[in-house]
Amino acid sequence: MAYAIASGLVEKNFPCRLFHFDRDSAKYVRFESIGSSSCWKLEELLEACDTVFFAVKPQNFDELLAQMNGFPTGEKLFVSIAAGISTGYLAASLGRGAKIVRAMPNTPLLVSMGATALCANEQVTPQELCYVQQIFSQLGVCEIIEEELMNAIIAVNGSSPAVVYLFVKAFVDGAKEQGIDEQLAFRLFCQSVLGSVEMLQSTGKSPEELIRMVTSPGGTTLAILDSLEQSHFSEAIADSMRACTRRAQEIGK
Ligand SMILES: NC(=O)C1=CN([C@@H]2O[C@H](COP(=O)(O)OP(=O)(O)OC[C@H]3O[C@@H](n4cnc5c(N)ncnc54)[C@H](O)[C@@H]3O)[C@@H](O)[C@H]2O)C=CC1
Ligand SMILES: O=C(O)[C@@H]1CCC=N1
Repeated sequence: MAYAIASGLVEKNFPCRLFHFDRDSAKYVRFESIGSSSCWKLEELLEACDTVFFAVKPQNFDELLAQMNGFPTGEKLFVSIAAGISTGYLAASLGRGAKIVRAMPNTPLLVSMGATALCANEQVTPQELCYVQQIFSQLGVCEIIEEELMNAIIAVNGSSPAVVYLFVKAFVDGAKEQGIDEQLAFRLFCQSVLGSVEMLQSTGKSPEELIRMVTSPGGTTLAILDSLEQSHFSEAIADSMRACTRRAQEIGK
């Protein structure tokens, strides 16, 4: 995710200098290839940067924060993209005055089609939050929400790309089973997803209205929708979203 954000900023010519630190130096080649400067110690990076992104897995936060070892946070802006990690948890370690933005982006950032949700603690000024929003807006859409919804939003944008890929795979597999060429089904289905999203965004019609436009009485669409609902499709999605939020709470701090 760190590389997706950094490379997206470089591609968009966002005015900034980039520095990276990772405990795995094999990761450095990629970052250096986009002009980011390698730091061999966390302190080096902290000294060089005004805005610091934390992009380690939630389970690595304790060791990361321990490495910071009371480094003065000053006026620095910290941005964490980790699922479940609260601004309160970070402030407890970084210091009460630390300016912290919590973000939930997603992998489509890599193709500048990301969707990011942000919140900030009270130390962050509206201008600073706006700056972080500008960063993520280079890479797609970016919305500001309340921190109490940050775990629940993960199902909506952070994890949902995986569900979309599963959905595509299920359709392509289903097509293959009925004798359709896999690549052809992939092309037609991806375009159907793209076109449907464009319809949602450009016509202003609700999902229900657009469903009605596709569904002829007694027709094929009714058959596919009825079959999905018999398999409790909507309920399964709602259940899966609750599971996602619960997991964020479990791994969260
Ligand atoms: N992958 C995704 O779709 C999304 C991930 N996130 C969040 O982004 C964060 C990173 O996820 P990924 O990029 O998928 O993980 P990743 O495993 O690809 O990258 C994490 C990097 O952190 C480094 N690292 C671990 N502990 C470290 C330490 N103590 N000091 C320095 N470097 C350390 C690892 O070497 C690794 O290169 C996670 O917290 C995740 O919740 C958020 C939204 C979407
Ligand atoms: O699976 C995860 O924990 C991360 C957070 C959102 C997407 N991937």
